[in-house]
Amino acid sequence: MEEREILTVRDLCKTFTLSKRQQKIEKTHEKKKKAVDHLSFTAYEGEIFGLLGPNGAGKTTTLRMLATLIRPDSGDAWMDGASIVTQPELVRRKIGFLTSELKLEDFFTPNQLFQFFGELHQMSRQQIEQRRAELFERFGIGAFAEVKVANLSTGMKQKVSIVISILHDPSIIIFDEPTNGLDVLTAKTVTDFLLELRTQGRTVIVSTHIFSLVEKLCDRVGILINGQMIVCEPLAELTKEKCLEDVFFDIYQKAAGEQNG
Ligand SMILES: Nc1ncnc2c1ncn2[C@@H]1O[C@H](COP(=O)(O)OP(=O)(O)OP(=O)(O)O)[C@@H](O)[C@H]1O
Repeated sequence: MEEREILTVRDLCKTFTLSKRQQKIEKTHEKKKKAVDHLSFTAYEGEIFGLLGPNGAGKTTTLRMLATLIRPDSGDAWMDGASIVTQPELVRRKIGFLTSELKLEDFFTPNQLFQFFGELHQMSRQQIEQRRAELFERFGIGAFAEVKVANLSTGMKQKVSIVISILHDPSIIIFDEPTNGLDVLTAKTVTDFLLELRTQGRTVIVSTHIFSLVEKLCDRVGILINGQMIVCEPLAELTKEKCLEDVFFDIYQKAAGEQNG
């Protein structure tokens, strides 16, 4: 079967100006940091694509640009044909963006939040009801639907934020560090769900620094170091001779050697 390109990233760049405090944290005197440096890659419909890289490699910055939360300095990316630069609103209708740092308003209940975001996506009352029933059942939220977020466990909060970010049934789901800070049970619910999305033909883009997560989930993997895509290949091909961890460190050492001159 012919693979269909659903995400095309071309020459994305983002440079940040570092504050004095950030310069100290990053142990540098440079005032500018190239977080993403001419990044290009392609993801195909129905696959789970993993952006793998060490801390500070530029994963979050990349995903935030793809989710239209920050603008690239140059370059562009197309989500199912929609440009993140010139058609950000259309992009937002096609994607669900998730991060483990998502904050929900403590004062509201899952029911209220679901209703609010459903209306924001201009869904009809019936569509909202149907989707709520389906997703609350799938994630075991039903019994907590009327409990204020402030009184929910961390795992339950994470499940509620997942449900809210996919309530409009997006074709592309972008997930920054999907299992960070989750207990093992919630982490399993999340990874099982991502695999289920793939069987429904959705495309999932995840960022992580956890090798086992990539091995478990991803069809294709892009290795990001210092804002540059060093390798981007199907996981099966990349790990034909060595496990992912060994492959990664070989690539990392070679890249670090080249960057140090
Ligand atoms: N708003 C910002 N202002 C200044 N520098 C930033 C900003 N956001 C990110 N950076 C810097 O850009 C670089 C890439 O950060 P980014 O968060 O994208 O990396 P990451 O691969 O997601 O790593 P981590 O897993 O640590 O979040 C880092 O050096 C970071 O300090």
